[in-house]
Amino acid sequence: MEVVGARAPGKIILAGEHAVVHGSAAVAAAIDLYTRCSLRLLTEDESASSAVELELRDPGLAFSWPCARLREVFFPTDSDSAAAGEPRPCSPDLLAAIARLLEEQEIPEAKIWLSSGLSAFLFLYTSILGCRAGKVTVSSDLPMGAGLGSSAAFCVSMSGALLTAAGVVAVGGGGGKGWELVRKDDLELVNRWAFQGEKIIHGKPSGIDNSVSTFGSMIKFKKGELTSLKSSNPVKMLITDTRVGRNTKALVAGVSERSSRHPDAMASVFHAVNSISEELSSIVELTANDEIAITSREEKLAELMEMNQGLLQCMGVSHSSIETVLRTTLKFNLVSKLTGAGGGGCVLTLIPTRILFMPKSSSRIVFAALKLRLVDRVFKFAKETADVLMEMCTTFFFF
Ligand SMILES: Nc1ncnc2c1ncn2[C@@H]1O[C@H](COP(=O)(O)OP(=O)(O)OP(=O)(O)O)[C@@H](O)[C@H]1O
Ligand SMILES: C[C@@](O)(CCO)CC(=O)[O-]
Ligand SMILES: [Mg+2]
Repeated sequence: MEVVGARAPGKIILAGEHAVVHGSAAVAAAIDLYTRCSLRLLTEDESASSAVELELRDPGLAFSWPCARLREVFFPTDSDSAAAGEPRPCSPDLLAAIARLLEEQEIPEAKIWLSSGLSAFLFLYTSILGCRAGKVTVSSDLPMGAGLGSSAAFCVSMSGALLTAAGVVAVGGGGGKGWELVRKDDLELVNRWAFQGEKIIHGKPSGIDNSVSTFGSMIKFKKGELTSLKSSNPVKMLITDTRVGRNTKALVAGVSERSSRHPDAMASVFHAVNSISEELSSIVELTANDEIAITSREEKLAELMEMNQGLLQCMGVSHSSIETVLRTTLKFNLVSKLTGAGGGGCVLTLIPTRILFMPKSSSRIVFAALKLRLVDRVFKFAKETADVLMEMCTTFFFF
């Protein structure tokens, strides 16, 4: 049995990160960067030592666990109780046992942050497939721990591959193309298992990252409820990676601690973020027929992003590297906000359409850009802004 190239996208959060963990609305969109997972169940002939193998292409590491050792940790009473149909959480005792199991692997100190991903992998694999020998290969376009939902894309692509190998999810069952190839019920099952993996990596995830990675497109998410947003006018964003590493679990815990120290003040902050996300979601859904000019729509979006960034600073999740990107883009009259958990990681910059249609702009960059064709203009503009940022960051383009 072989599953090839189950893939799940990363995401950006346009508004509402952190507050969404505390019940506020948030808006997220899938991006065109993916994590891919392939899986081959091994026969006894192929796996002489009978092991579960994991190859992580991007950090360039491979791991192997003998099935007998996994059985001791995951099914000590000898009852192989993998039950793919019903997602369940990893108990604290099992998590501690997984941590001891990982100590037997020689994970390089510089890559110790991979442990949470490996724990999620072992939990998902054994819960869905038991201790059957198999080889899993993962590769990703996403920077890890940078706010673009790498943990969720890892858990969603992994759950999709495992559930398909277990014969629970059928590709093609939903007809259609792309996302429609998998039936909605099956996607929901993949999403619920991925959420259990996210809990191991994040501690207390809201579920927004795994939901947008599973269902794609743009969503509003509040208290576990997902609403699909239909946007006929694409929003153009520049994504800048500050390359300052951070860990979502610690940042989420930090906001909860601040919230227990200042419950009233933080409740007001979360309430304000909720209003921002609600307003932002209604603006992205406006169609060409609605009587609001694109420019004023984008001005509103920019203002809401700016307000959200201020509130994220209030929560204590900004960082000097993020502030540097904000100041740099402001010099070009562009608004930015952090995306994902903050503390470093990626920053979003709204690229307004006015950049395309302002021939009399005094901006040297826009002027240079106007010499190019339409698509090139945006690219060139973004590229020159990006060149300034490139001194300290990596920049991705997202149009
Ligand atoms: N391709 C992968 N292979 C192995 N582990 C991964 C992979 N992608 C993510 N992970 C795990 O997820 C962790 C990063 O998750 P974290 O939630 O901190 O950041 P993120 O998901 O990239 O950002 P955010 O949660 O803010 O969107 C890594 O440290 C690793 O344990
Ligand atoms: C910081 C957070 O709000 C988003 C991380 O991408 C955490 C979560 O919602 O699970
Ligand atoms: Mg994450």
